[in-house]
Amino acid sequence: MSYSASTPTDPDQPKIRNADTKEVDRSKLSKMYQHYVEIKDKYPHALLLYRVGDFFETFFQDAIAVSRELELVLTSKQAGEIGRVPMTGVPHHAWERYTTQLVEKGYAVVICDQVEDSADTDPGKLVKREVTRVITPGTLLEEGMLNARRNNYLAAIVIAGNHWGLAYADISTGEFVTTQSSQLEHLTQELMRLQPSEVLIPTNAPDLGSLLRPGEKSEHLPEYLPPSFCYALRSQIPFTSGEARHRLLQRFKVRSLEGLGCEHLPLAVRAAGGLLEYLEDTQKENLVPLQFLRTYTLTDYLILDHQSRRNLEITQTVRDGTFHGSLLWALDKTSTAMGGRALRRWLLQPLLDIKGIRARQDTIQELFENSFLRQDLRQLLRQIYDIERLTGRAGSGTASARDLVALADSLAKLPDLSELVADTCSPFLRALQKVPQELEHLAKRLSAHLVESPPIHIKEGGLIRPGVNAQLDEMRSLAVEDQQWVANLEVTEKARTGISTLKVGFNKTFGYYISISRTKADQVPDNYIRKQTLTNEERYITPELKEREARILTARDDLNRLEYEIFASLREEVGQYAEQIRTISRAVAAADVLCGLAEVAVYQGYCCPQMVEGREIRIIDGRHPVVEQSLPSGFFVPNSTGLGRREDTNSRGAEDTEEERPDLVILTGPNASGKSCYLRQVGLIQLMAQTGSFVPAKSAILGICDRIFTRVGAVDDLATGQSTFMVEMNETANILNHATAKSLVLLDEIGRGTATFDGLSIAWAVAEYLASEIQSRTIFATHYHELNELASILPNVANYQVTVKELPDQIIFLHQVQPGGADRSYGIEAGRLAGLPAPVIQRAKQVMSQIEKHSKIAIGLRKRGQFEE
Ligand SMILES: Nc1ncnc2c1ncn2[C@@H]1O[C@H](COP(=O)(O)OP(=O)(O)OP(=O)(O)O)[C@@H](O)[C@H]1O
Repeated sequence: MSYSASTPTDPDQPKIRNADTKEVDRSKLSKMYQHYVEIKDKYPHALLLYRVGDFFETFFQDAIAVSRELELVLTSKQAGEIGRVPMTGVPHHAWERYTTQLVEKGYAVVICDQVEDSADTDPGKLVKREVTRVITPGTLLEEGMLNARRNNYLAAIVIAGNHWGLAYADISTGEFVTTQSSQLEHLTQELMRLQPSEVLIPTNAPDLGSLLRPGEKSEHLPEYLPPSFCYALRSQIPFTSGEARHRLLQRFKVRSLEGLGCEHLPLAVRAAGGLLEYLEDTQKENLVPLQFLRTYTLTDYLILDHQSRRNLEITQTVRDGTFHGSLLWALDKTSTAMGGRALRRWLLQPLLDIKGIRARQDTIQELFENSFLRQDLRQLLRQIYDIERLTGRAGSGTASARDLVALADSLAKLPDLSELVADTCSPFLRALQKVPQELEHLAKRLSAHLVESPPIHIKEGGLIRPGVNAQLDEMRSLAVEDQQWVANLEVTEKARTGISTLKVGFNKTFGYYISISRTKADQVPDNYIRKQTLTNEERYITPELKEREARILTARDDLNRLEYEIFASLREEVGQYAEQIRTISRAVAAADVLCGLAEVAVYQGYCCPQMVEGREIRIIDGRHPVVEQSLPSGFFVPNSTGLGRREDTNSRGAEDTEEERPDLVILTGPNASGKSCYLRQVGLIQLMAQTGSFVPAKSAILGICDRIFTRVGAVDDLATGQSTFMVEMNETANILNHATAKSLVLLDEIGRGTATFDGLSIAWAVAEYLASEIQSRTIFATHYHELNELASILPNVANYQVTVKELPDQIIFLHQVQPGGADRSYGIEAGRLAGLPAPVIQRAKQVMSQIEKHSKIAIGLRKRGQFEE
């Protein structure tokens, strides 16, 4: 019998019998199903995968959901007096793959495994099963479920009025941090930076424990939280001050939270405590080793809101969301997964502290100049596996023997790394020298114990080298003796019986047997006992063969068990070194990032920017790091930038006129001339510089920015039902409300989505406000060439244009940014190039000349504040 994969509540589908654990008559279920239902009661919001022999099976409503989500056949199984119940199963060795798919779809999955061998269970008794893991999107550990080059964050939030606490952890790497701040929009921005896979939120919702999948609405989810994440509704108790504090003190074995930096941040403590409790609840006894909790402050880093991060295409492109074409794509020359993750974190969280930036620059400089060191380092780094995550898996008891071998191989490379950087100056490189001796010993121990390439499964033997354990060696030699006896049996029996076609075989059901073709069946000796008859052969056993078989099989089980025990204790030992391994893995990651950045700097011809405290931004021959790499070599046209008037204008240098370093640049130029590209280029150079990277320019002097804002061509936000224009206005309002004189503001075509005069008026007022009130460094790209008037009114505004060469029939894009404003736009030319019919172009030109003749804009705006009514 099989069912179609529909939900029991679907009114258009026939109701599936016994599909809801809450409704079935439990007294009529057989023992195993009663146990299943008991566990399901404890995890009503998760899908329960229950081990039955070689399968993980789901029953009742979960079977229907799993069948629907994974497109597996929904079938049914006899569950006792009650009859058949819906069932979907997956082979036990493939649980990881199927669970990954379910978790990606936003489900929590409970793994209920057999914790004793079915062979050891008394006949008629139920095999012992226990919940061994609860896997949710934020608590993944398995390699196959994670993206190697990005962190997988679990976040927890606590909100009190306009204040909030946020803790997050990547349990696969052990990172655990917390913060507290005010203004809920900052919380939203932090979440958008982290892109957590799961967010815990304390609530008094009746359905505690449920996991809201992305986009799913709930009255318990505050509106200002981005809908794109999974939210787990949790009880408020572990998030209370007392509980949370106690849990943190216990976990980190400290007397006060002073050392963790959050003693006086109650909301940060509550969020961190609630997160810890969730880990205890989901990881059961396999609690992962976490690093010491670290407290950070939002103002330690350059602030980039989500829109700006998106517009600058830091980790993915705006157009199609791909990695290819992003800044990370252009800069990522890291050799390890740890380095890849670190580079992503660095780019999303650039620094404000000049010292920190210079320390990174100095390392890049050293590696830039010393190409032998750089190449050797990269080569060694490539041989280092993801020791950060391998350690996490060892600590949580989920590492395989292959994981430990990879870890041992990587740890064994550390002394070479250490030697390589012995004469370097940079503290980032010198940190690689601090490899504790214990780790070298650990690597040796692991390699001495484990075979070179162990099998995937850890309970089926073949893991441990000979000579490691005397008992194991003895058991192995006895087993070999018996196996030899069986191997010889074919030869001796052939000789004894004279039957040349006699064979000795083995199968799972019958064990060892002697096979003889049926035509020779009358020649078998008396001690042969017939076991099975096939079309052409007869299969026999002998008492002696059975005795050997029993010995072999028991020995194999004992051997496998002993090997597993030795392996498990090695794994536990590795877990105890988690802190040391992770400290060195952070050093490896940082060195890897800097080495990769040095490599890019060399091959792309980047320069080391001079970072200064003032407001100036002076870039000579800057380039867009991504567009440059996408064009053939030499095709990108470099452009210079000067922004940020000196506070003390008297001390202006000879080469430094205000015209060259205005606060606000009005940038005009035809469509596709390169305005957006230039705008982004400036933003990216500033961002890269504050990450510590070299930048694509001939030279650069850059004052530290507190924030970078960008507003680049908005798209309709269908999810919130906002129009293009409203999205644009919201973003602009955000900029005007938060920008400071230390911010860099990049605006592209403000005021497009409304009537021309409305748009122009808004654009004018915004530019004027930025230049005269806020005085942030701003580039304002626009098609409203009327805005060029501003430069004649405000001293800190200058006009620049992206030049084109006009030929009778075409426009040649020169992509050069030069002083001066375009006196007209080229929209009609662009339309002609795009193929608008000639009469339409002709008419457009007529209309334009009429509009220009009657427009009073230029006259009206000349005197600020004296508009003609
Ligand atoms: N400095 C440059 N050197 C070489 N090519 C460039 C340069 N700047 C831009 N380009 C090329 O020109 C194309 C158009 O650039 P961009 O999108 O910045 O134009 P735009 O002026 O913003 O256009 P629109 O006003 O229509 O938005 C880019 O895709 C890029 O390939």
